[in-house]
Amino acid sequence: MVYFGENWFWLFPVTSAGMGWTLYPCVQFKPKLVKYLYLIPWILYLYRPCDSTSVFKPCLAVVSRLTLPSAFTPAVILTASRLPAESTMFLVGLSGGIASGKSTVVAVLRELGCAVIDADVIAREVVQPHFKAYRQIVHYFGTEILLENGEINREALGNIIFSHPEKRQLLNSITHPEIQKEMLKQIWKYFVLGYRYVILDIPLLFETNRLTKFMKYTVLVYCDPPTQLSRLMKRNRLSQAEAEARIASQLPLDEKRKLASHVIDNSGDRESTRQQVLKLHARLEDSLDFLWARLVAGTVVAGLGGLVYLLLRRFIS
Ligand SMILES: CC(C)(COP(=O)(O)OP(=O)(O)OC[C@H]1O[C@@H](n2cnc3c(N)ncnc32)[C@H](O)[C@@H]1O)[C@@H](O)C(=O)NCCC(=O)NCCS
Ligand SMILES: Nc1ncnc2c1ncn2[C@@H]1O[C@H](COP(=O)(O)OP(=O)(O)OP(=O)(O)O)[C@@H](O)[C@H]1O
Repeated sequence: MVYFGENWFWLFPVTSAGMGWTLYPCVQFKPKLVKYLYLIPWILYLYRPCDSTSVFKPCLAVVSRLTLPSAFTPAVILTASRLPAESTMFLVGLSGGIASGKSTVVAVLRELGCAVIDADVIAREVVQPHFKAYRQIVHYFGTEILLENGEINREALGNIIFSHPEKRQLLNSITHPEIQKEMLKQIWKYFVLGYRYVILDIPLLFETNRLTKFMKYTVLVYCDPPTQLSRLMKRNRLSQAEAEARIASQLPLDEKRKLASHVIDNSGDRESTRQQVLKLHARLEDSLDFLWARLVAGTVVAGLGGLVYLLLRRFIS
């Protein structure tokens, strides 16, 4: 059994702050799961591990001593009952169509200091030779989609998937889970770094529709269809038929704009787009919600400091 001395009550705020901090981002993703995690101390308590002499039970005793207090404190109750969405770090989903101008908008947001996670960049990373998705792609699409250096020939793969919906589906089923895992890691990184919101640039946000529920705002980078077609043909040096096939592989922009909470119209010149991005940025920044997050961070730092101090004092003396 672990004995923390007469100062054991310190553990109440300390462990709850620690657990709250650790599980804080999860609240946005799996609120129910977080609630169940808080049942663990109770289960361990009911199990009464201290009364036994078996090998596992002392370990359980340590866990229960460390986690039980957290079940009582207001901080945990608040977290478990889901903090109001406004007080947590929030996510902004940015999407558009192929060549509608997402990268152009993202460049301005990055210039303004925003944290942006780019799904297209991640999609390129997760298909590098040593990754699982690479092996699966080679398995299903064959070695003919490889370049001489062993990397995936993106042009060749693109030509296949944009003209065969079932192969596109297959590629998506291989790459999307890996992309989402990596995005989650990066969201976590920005949370730890103290960012108030993160912009997720996801071209297929509205097509897959699985992630929209986690977004506080969704932004569509729109561009009128003729402009989209001509920009795509020019940038990727595609024929009109090839460009149309790529555009047709996605939900039409006019459909997507109905689903988004904000629209940036990039049909005009870059300056007009920039002005719209500045307005959006001002809107995202215009909030004091982050004070909540800072308050929690402060509690955690103070709590953990207290715990370290107590443990050192106890074990040294
Ligand atoms: C097909 C691939 C090899 C083409 O590579 P390429 O370098 O030519 O294009 P890039 O990756 O820059 O994508 C450009 C645009 O194509 C569109 N696009 C890409 N993949 C898809 C897809 N599966 N379905 C519909 N549109 C797509 C998006 O608008 C994207 O912004 C590549 O896009 C890919 O691996 N796609 C599957 C992963 C994916 O869905 N990526 C999109 C981000 S979630
Ligand atoms: N307002 C604009 N005026 C003129 N050209 C533009 C404008 N916005 C973007 N473009 C050009 O259009 C092309 C597509 O833009 P961009 O790469 O930003 O789109 P995207 O949505 O990120 O494309 P994808 O998702 O397909 O990679 C690029 O060649 C870019 O230089």
